[in-house]
Amino acid sequence: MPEEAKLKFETTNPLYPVTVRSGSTIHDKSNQTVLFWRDYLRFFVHPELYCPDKPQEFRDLISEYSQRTRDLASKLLQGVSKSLGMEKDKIQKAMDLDHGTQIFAANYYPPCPQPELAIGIPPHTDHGLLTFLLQNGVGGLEIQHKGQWFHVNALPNSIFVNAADQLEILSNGKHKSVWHRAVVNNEKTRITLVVPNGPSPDTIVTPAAPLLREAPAAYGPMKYMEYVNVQRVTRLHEKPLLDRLKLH
Ligand SMILES: O=C(O)CCC(=O)C(=O)O
Ligand SMILES: [Fe+2]
Repeated sequence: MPEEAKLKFETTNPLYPVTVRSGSTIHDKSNQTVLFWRDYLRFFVHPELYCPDKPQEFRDLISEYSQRTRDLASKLLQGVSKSLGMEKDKIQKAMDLDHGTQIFAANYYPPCPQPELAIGIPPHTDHGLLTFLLQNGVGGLEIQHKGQWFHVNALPNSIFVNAADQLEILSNGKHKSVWHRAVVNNEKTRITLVVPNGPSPDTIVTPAAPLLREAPAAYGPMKYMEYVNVQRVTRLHEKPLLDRLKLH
């Protein structure tokens, strides 16, 4: 993309439909400088397609990719619905997936001369239901399990699927949202294509009613876009927002 076209989209507000960002620094809580070693292009693809209109071939591809990945998300969520003992289209309806929020993000992590001083993406959970991730064969994604970081060895040509916050709320805690980060290396460029799939912006997400026969609600209700907004300001290095919505 030409430099002027990039500048048109440059913004720090993740709710803005199209975002282009280059690496930056922040200060964490203990006032250490942390380098973000990532350039990215990120935009909403559903319910409205905000893809830049040049090049047109890219827009056409994104439009098709968005449709196909939405179909995949629907199918997986039908399976999740059934696995939770609910009708297969229960999640589809409760989350209003026909108007679901879908984002496309292309992340570019060039080799970093001092990877121990930088991070690709700091630890976080994703805010939606399911996130899809494709990578160019170079690892870097890590997930936390019982307080320890584990490297993800994604299979070649596979789509890696992470459960996200709204799925944890909806499933009343049965599917845990994954705390993850991306680290960088000093040898190879890493590229990832990430597609978060969430409820429609105005859906008020609560634990699914049929699950409340077995256990009391573990989370309070919150409108999805409000959640995204609150997560935006609390996100970096903080305790997951989800923990703050927990009722017990
Ligand atoms: O690029 C990666 O490995 C992680 C990306 C990610 O976590 C995100 O975009 O939310
Ligand atoms: Fe993520």
